[in-house]
Amino acid sequence: MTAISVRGLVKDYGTKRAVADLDLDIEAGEVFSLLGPNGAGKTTTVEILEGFRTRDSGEVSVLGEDPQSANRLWRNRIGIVLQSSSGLDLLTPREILASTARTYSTPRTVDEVIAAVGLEEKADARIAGLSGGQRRRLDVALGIIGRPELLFLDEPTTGFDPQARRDFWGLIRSLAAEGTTILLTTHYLDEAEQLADRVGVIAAGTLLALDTPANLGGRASEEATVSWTEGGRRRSLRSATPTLEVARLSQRLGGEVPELAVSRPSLEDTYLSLIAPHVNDAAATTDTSMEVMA
Ligand SMILES: Nc1ncnc2c1ncn2[C@@H]1O[C@H](COP(=O)(O)OP(=O)(O)OP(=O)(O)O)[C@@H](O)[C@H]1O
Repeated sequence: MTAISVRGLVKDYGTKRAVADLDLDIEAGEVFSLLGPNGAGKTTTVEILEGFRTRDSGEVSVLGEDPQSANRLWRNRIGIVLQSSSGLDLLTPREILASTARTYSTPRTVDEVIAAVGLEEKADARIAGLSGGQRRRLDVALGIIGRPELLFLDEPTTGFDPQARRDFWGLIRSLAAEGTTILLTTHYLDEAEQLADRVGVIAAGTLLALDTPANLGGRASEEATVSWTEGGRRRSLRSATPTLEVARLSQRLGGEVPELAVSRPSLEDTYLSLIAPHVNDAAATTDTSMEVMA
């Protein structure tokens, strides 16, 4: 079943085309990561899918409905974690989660969600006293309290310390295992690699590549780099048949190859080469007109 279907999506801000004829399908139960440089059109696309922004043309279906005209029942089925947290400083996480839970028909319990995001120690503290990373955890908690079928996560781990990011990845994996469809926007390539079934790379409003993290941009079939230490010096070679090279080396060096490493281009390497032709364009064509609410 398709959770999200986009055909020929176009969005302009004044003369600036933010999304240019985008096609995208995301299957139910899939974790899909949208990657792209600043200004690529990710947030605009996601906000259109969330029903927060209108489009200029194209067809969009999210959980079987057009988000532009969807009702409250539809909104109940989606969860959203926005880029910045709201200003509810005088409340506590438990209070805001409890009142948000009441707006959904089958919410998770407040305690379950607080534990899932690791906010137990701050559950009854004023939100004003939370650190940036703790606020972000609260944002995530608010996004999942309604037990959404589809969860939008816009740069969810910004400000998280490394342990909190690992914990968060565990949480996303358990939501995915329960069948939640997840659309994740992130600038952390390792996060996309860890979590996503498929990634889409977008630049200047256009989808440049779409594949599994392992295969993106032909990564899996690229030459590998074999490196080792010999005669006190680090050496390396590139090969399409690295196993063969390692066997040859092992024979030549009489067994163990000192400090042997075999590596292929990382997802980040592939991503950077995909977007390279577009990064300067985006900055050069940025329109100065602001659209406050569209
Ligand atoms: N409200 C707006 N009014 C005018 N232009 C806008 C508005 N929102 C976005 N844009 C422009 O549209 C383009 C796409 O922006 P968008 O926020 O969708 O990109 P993004 O990929 O989410 O970027 P980032 O990674 O920085 O969050 C950019 O050139 C941006 O300047």
